[in-house]
Amino acid sequence: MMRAFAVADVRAAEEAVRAQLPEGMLMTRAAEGLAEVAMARLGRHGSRVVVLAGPGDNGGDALYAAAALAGDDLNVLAVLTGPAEHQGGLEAATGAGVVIEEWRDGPAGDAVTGALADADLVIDGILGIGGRPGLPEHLRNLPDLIGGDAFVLAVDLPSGCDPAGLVRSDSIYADETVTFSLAKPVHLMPVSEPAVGMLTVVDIDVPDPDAIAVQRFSHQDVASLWPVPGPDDDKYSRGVLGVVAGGEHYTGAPVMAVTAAVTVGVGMVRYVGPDAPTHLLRQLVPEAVFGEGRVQAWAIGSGLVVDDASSEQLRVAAEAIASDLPVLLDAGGLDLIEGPRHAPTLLTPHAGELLRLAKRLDIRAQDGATIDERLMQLQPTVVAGLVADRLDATVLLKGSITSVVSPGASELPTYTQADGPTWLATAGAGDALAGICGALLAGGLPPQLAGAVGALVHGVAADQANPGGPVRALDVAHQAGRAVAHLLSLPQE
Ligand SMILES: NC(=O)C1=CN([C@@H]2O[C@H](COP(=O)(O)OP(=O)(O)OC[C@H]3O[C@@H](n4cnc5c(N)ncnc54)[C@H](O)[C@@H]3O)[C@@H](O)[C@H]2O)[C@@H](O)CC1
Repeated sequence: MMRAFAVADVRAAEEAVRAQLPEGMLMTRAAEGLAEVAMARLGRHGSRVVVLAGPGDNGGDALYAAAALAGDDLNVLAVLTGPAEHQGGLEAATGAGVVIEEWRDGPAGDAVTGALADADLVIDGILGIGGRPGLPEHLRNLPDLIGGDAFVLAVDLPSGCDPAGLVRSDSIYADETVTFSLAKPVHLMPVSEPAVGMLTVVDIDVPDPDAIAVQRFSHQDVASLWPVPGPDDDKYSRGVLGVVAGGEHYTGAPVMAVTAAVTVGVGMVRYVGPDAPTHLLRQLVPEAVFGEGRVQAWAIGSGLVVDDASSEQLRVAAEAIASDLPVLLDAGGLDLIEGPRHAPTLLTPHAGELLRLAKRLDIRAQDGATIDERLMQLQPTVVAGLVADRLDATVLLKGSITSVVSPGASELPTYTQADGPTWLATAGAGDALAGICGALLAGGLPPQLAGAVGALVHGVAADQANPGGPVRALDVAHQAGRAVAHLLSLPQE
């Protein structure tokens, strides 16, 4: 399990430790850890190091690390990028023989562009957790100046990224990011994680704050969360999932959803839908039963087009939404919710569906702005949070990194899972995910865990279905049960 903590909580935790230590000790620890990682990455392969140092403590870390690297006979150039810099760090670097250049505004000088183009290692210490999203104006073209062979090592976070991981922005793209004791949201959130590269946490003895901002389950975590049947269980006690999905037109979506629910071990599936998908399901998933009956949870909406849905589907869906049972709403099912349900609710939109839902319900940003394509593109998890708050529901926003956002009042962390291959962006994959998450709701998991664990299993199943290559959604659905078996068999940490 990985955990990330809000920037304010990190600052408070660091401050408490710093108050107990001699002046500068925490930064010394950070810089030593950074220099050690830098040496390991350079190995024998190069000696030209460029250290980019900004105005804050992040730049201080980088300058002290520059001093340590220069002391190891490397050819180190430090570039000062801000209006000022950490004085102790600058003195240490100068004293150790680091060559200093300035790039405080305007275009970079030749010495800087040449060094960046030829560097073996670039250490990005421009902005840390005090950084606002986006690169400072004069550094906008910096990513283009770094030579293709350079290993880019970011200090704490790639400069330009939003430390809170909420706002998509231009930034450095790192091969590796070294952070200190505590991961921050930037390291795990969908808009910023791709810039982080490999994440290395150097321990500087700062204890975890109480509140977790972002959490990610590892494969080993699944065994402690999965609803494994006991000797007294039967198909009813294990959980029956009602599925309202598909129609005469979209006959495949219920096949994917019901297959996935059955393979991951739901007690039973009851399917409600018109003739064509029902006939298909009778052939392809003989374990399913048909028509209404008692269930423990509902999965509604995969392949369902409200205008074409049967009157039985619409009636059953409306009754389910009005009930106090857990309900998952996917795709067309998202068109059926009007307000909070006061029962466990998991919404599983992709970005386009989330935008449609936010617009239909006239959900506004905190400053009153309407939610449009641009806001959705720049701040997807913020929009998910607004929808979660309005509907008192958990929102699972699909993507290569899937985020599961609960209403703010719940104080639950945001879960982000990045377990699947990019091949998983294929028709029907979301239907399989709805089946897996629905099965977990029926098995008694709360929506945030059903969403996060479901996304994890879905990703692992996709990977295993055709390692390294393309996958079809039905294979993901078929593989999901074997993925669960694999995950349950992993040794516990
Ligand atoms: N607090 C601690 O005890 C420790 C902090 N450490 C380092 O300190 C960092 C935090 O230091 P700071 O709080 O000084 O923050 P930063 O190092 O991120 O610096 C913030 C400075 O950059 C300016 N700035 C922010 N965004 C900008 C933008 N987009 N364009 C131009 N200028 C911008 C701010 O006005 C401020 O002067 C951490 O990320 C970490 O690397 C480490 O030394 C470990 C110990």
